[in-house]
Amino acid sequence: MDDLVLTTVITDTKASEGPVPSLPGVSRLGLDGLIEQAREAAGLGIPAVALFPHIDPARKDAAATEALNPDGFVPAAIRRLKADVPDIGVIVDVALDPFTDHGHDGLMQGDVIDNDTTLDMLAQGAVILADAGADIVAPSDMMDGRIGVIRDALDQADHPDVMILSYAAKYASAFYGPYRDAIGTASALRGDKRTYQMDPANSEEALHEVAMDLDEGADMVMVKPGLPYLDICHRIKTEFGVPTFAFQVSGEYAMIQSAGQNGWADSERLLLETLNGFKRAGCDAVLTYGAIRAARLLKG
Ligand SMILES: NCC(=O)CCC(=O)O
Ligand SMILES: [Mg+2]
Repeated sequence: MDDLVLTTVITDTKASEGPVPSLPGVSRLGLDGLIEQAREAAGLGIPAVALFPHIDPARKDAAATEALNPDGFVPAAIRRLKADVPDIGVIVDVALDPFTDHGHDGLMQGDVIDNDTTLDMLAQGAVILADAGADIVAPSDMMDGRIGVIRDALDQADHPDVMILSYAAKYASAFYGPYRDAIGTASALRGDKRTYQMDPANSEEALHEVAMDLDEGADMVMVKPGLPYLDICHRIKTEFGVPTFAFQVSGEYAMIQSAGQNGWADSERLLLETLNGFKRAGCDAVLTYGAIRAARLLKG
């Protein structure tokens, strides 16, 4: 229970609320729905909720302007959570991809991502999220140097207690398919993210990325996806001994749910068995779309 993170997709558009077809059992939530789930999660002993926004395409542009709007949808969602469900911690991505009309994680210069301007925006964005009340900010792209600039910016803005969870080992994965559908970036994404996410065949690079991010001030690190990369979780935990999170991503959860819906396997057992795998591998916490379900099952 206390190592589950409720993973939610929230939407700023009433018409987009409701079930995500490629992610059975998961709905895009408006703010009222978010509060309802967060309350239930808190009641079950789940310590934190992670927010992933679906943003109205009309609010997206090449410069990800909306990512720096202090009155935007995500800061509003954080404020509402903090006011209505003070018992649950809030984890929120620091990332531009929900807000770019091209779907990439950074600002583009032609075909390449401009690392420096992107870093500057990430630092400003992190402060906006911390001002709104986020407990943990999670830089979710793989831009070099982002942890250091975000740490500095948070400290300067009087947020020394806001922690950084780095998506340090993020693989270029087919398992993100349903998520891109859920937040509406699947059709927007031009090209792919293999230039900045890691090659699934690579393991040394993951450890190197973790070492760099810890050195820059990350408090916790994340491995994503989870199940196909349990060796990476285990190596990180063993080598660095830091809080290690795994993300049971959308494609992993969709496989479990669709097998269950088709009667091919028992999805409740699949869920608990995979979560046990994360624990055996040494993970301290798991982000999963099935957090509430798992917690209910664990409570019996
Ligand atoms: N930055 C968050 C994600 O990319 C989520 C991936 C998934 O659930 O597939
Ligand atoms: Mg890196």
